[in-house]
Amino acid sequence: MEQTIPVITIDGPSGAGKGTVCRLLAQKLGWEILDSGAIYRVLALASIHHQIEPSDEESLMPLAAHLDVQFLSTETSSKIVLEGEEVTQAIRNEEVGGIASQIAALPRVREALLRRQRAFRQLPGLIADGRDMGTVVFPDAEIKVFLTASAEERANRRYLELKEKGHDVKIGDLLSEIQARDDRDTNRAVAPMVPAEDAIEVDSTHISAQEVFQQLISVVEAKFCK
Ligand SMILES: Nc1ncnc2c1ncn2[C@@H]1O[C@H](COP(=O)(O)OP(=O)(O)OP(=O)(O)O)[C@@H](O)[C@H]1O
Ligand SMILES: Nc1ccn([C@@H]2O[C@H](COP(=O)(O)O)[C@@H](O)[C@H]2O)c(=O)n1
Repeated sequence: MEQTIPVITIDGPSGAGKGTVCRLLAQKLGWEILDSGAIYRVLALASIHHQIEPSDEESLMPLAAHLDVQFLSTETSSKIVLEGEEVTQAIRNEEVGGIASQIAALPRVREALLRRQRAFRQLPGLIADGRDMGTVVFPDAEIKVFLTASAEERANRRYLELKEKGHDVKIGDLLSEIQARDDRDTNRAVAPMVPAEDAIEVDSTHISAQEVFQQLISVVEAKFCK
C-alpha cells in the first residue's frame, strides 16, 4: 500500500511567527520544511533581475515554471541560490516582499509554482509555511494551523528584527507595508490568505514563540502518538 507522507501546514500573515515555529517543529520532529514565501520572494527578485513588471503575467509564467533556484540545507544552515547567485539575505527586504505579494495574486503564476511546492513532501514528513498551504497546496494535510497576531505586534516584531540587524527603519512604515500586504493577500481572487475550514487558529499576539510551539506539539502528539 502507498504510504502517505504526513504534512503539517502553518498559514497566516507576515510576522505571525510561522517561520520560527516551523523551524522549531521541523527540528523536534526531524521533518522537512517548505518556506513557500521564499519561493515567491525568489521569483520577485528574479523579476527585478529580468526587468519584468509584477503585473506582466505572460512573462512571469515561464520565469516561474523554469525558476533556476536551489534550497540548500545542512544540519546547521540553509542557503538559497538563484541563477548561481546566493540570495538568502537579498530576498528578505520589504521591497522584495511587496513585489512577491503582487506577483502572488496572479493565478497562472501560482499554478506554475504548485508542483515545485508539492515536491517538498518527502519522508518522514513536511512542515509547510505559507498562505495557502492548508487550503490549496496540501488540502489533505494531517494538521492545519492558521497563526495570527495583531498587525501592530507583527510590525513591532519586524522592527526589532531589522533594528538588531542594523537597519534604519520606521515602525510606521513597517506597519503600513504589513497592512498593504495583508490586504492584497487576503483579498486576492485566487488562493487568498484565509484559514482552512479544518484549521486550528492560534493568536500569538500575547504569547511567545515557545508557547506557540508547546501548544502545537500537544496537537501533534495527540494526532500522531495515539
Ligand atoms: N510569538 C512571538 N512573540 C514575539 N516575537 C515572535 C514570536 N514569534 C516570532 N517572533 C519574532 O517575530 C519575527 C517574525 O517571525 P517569523 O519570521 O517567524 O514570522 P513569519 O510569520 O514567518 O513572517 P513572514 O511570513 O514574513 O516570513 C522574528 O523576529 C521572530 O523572532
Ligand atoms: N503560500 C504563499 C506564501 C507566500 N505568498 C506570498 O509571498 C509573499 C511573501 O511571503 P513571506 O511569507 O515570505 O512573507 C506574501 O506576502 C504572499 O503574498 C503567497 O501568496 N502564498
